[in-house]
Amino acid sequence: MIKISNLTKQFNSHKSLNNVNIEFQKNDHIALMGPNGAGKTTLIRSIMGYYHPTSGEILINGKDPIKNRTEVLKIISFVPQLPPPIKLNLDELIKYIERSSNVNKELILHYANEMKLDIKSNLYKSFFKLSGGMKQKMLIAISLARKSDIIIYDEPTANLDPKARDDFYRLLKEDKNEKISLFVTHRLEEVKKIVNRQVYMDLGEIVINKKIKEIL
Ligand SMILES: Nc1ncnc2c1ncn2[C@@H]1O[C@H](COP(=O)(O)OP(=O)(O)OP(=O)(O)O)[C@@H](O)[C@H]1O
Repeated sequence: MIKISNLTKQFNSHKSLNNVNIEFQKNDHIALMGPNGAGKTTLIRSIMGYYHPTSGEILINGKDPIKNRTEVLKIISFVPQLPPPIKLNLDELIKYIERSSNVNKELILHYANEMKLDIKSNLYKSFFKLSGGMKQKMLIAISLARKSDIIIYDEPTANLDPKARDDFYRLLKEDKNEKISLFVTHRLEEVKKIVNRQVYMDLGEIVINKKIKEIL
């Protein structure tokens, strides 16, 4: 469970988050929306313990994400909008994830295959030399294979072609692992088959927080 209480995050004099109160429970699949600068990224970074709150509290399964960062990050999978510049090749990356997160390598290969990412031909290529879409597919495959309690996707389909987008949404729909999934998106239409809740932010505040119709 994610419990956010009276969370304010201020950068200099600007409040990026202004007294945010919200809870997410298992089986909440949320479209996190709002205009540029609304505070969405600040909120997800705070959840992952990247930022110290100016005031207020965040608890992830009862744990503070700053004091218990390693523990909290073990149960969160995050796919950013811009993939990080990882120098490892795919073989090294998969082995690293296998060791550090106890993820089954076969499961990563399975999801990569489902995302139509040809791992075999790219096994010894550095992650950062893959195309934008290939990087995204790799990170998605890892995020699904980790079977985390919480998955956070920040505009994950920005670099994906339409077929890959369909594959991504199909895999999420088929994934029966109980979890919280949070999608930062500007297009509700695109995620409406996989979300059951909409949260809309503006000027650092939550202005809409509602259940939407059951997942189709
Ligand atoms: N590290 C930072 N230092 C200073 N200001 C920041 C920092 N991170 C975010 N902000 C400010 O906080 C506000 C919210 O930014 P944030 O990135 O959370 O918005 P967002 O909703 O994710 O926007 P977008 O849709 O453009 O990604 C903006 O005014 C931004 O300039």
